[in-house]
Amino acid sequence: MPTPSLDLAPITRHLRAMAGSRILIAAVHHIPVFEALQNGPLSFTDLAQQLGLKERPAMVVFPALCAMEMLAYNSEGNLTLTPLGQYLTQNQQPNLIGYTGLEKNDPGVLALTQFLRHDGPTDTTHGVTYVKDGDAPSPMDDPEAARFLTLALAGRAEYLAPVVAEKLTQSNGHLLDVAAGTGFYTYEWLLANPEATATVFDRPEVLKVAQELLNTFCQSGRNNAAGVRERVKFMAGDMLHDELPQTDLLLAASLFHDWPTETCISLTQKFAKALKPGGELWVHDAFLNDTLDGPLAATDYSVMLFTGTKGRIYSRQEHRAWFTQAVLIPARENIPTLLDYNLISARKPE
Ligand SMILES: C[S@@+](CC[C@H](N)C(=O)[O-])C[C@H]1O[C@@H](n2cnc3c(N)ncnc32)[C@H](O)[C@@H]1O
Repeated sequence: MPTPSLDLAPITRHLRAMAGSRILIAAVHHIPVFEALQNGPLSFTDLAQQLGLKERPAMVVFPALCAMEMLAYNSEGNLTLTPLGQYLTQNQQPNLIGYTGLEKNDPGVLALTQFLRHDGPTDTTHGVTYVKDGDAPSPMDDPEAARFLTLALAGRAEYLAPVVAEKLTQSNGHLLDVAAGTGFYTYEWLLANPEATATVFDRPEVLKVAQELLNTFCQSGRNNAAGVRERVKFMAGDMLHDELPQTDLLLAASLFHDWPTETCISLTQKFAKALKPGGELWVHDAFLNDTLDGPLAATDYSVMLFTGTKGRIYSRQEHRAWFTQAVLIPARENIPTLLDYNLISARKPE
């Protein structure tokens, strides 16, 4: 596919806006954030505690309401209502509590409220989408579900892949694409780097789909596409428990946002171990502002991930803290791609 000139971000922003609406309604009517702040600012921790929210849901709700300009951090670093947010409290007359209440029993709002209270679903018997965690059942190991979920991401990956390939380091070395899904980022990068080789790592059922997509990619008739096949190795495994092969570049695309913080820390350590000296870890994702107050595209996305996975959107600063803990040297650069995604990286010392 040629490098796209149109950014499809409006489509994903409108798609995810639904999640933003739901979190606003939940914060007015079920997890009473506005009420809790009507008598004055509170620290992040005190507000979360008062509302009975664990860290992950709090890190989803508060940045979202800041991005909507209904909450803000004051000069002491505490969360406070903005003039707009005041109109969602009884202190302010008239207010929009009644009007927003027309939607308070929407099934999506009620389900999100339950998730916020329990930090995720109460029933995990069928596993969590995009996640294979230990011995728990995973849809990524069910042939039908794995195919459906992998193909759901195919259009996005295929569209973004030429931009990511162009902005990643160009090299004759090896790329390890962990939790690669369709593998499109790898195929496109190999096309741009004719001497390089790559490993596409994921669950076995996902790799069956990735192999079919590679066949189509190689038959596309694009210059040198047919030769990409010989330079790709598929490796089925569990990134949390299996050893990863040594590599020059490691790509973690839309990966960390599926996992809780502790898993992100241990995965980063594992990725650092897989890198050769001088090797680079690349993360392709959407990021929260380091000030944890937006942007709206990322906070809406974070609500969606919160309901569908074990993760949320993290800030660049959070990623860079994991990199440093794993003795990697974070690059300061942020490289935007498309669809509100960006690339950040870190290097293993020589
Ligand atoms: C959100 S998708 C991202 C796919 C791809 N990187 C992309 O950006 O399109 C997450 C991927 O992680 C994979 N995954 C989840 N748990 C895994 C595990 N324990 N080991 C290996 N892969 C895993 C899933 O199968 C899925 O393909």
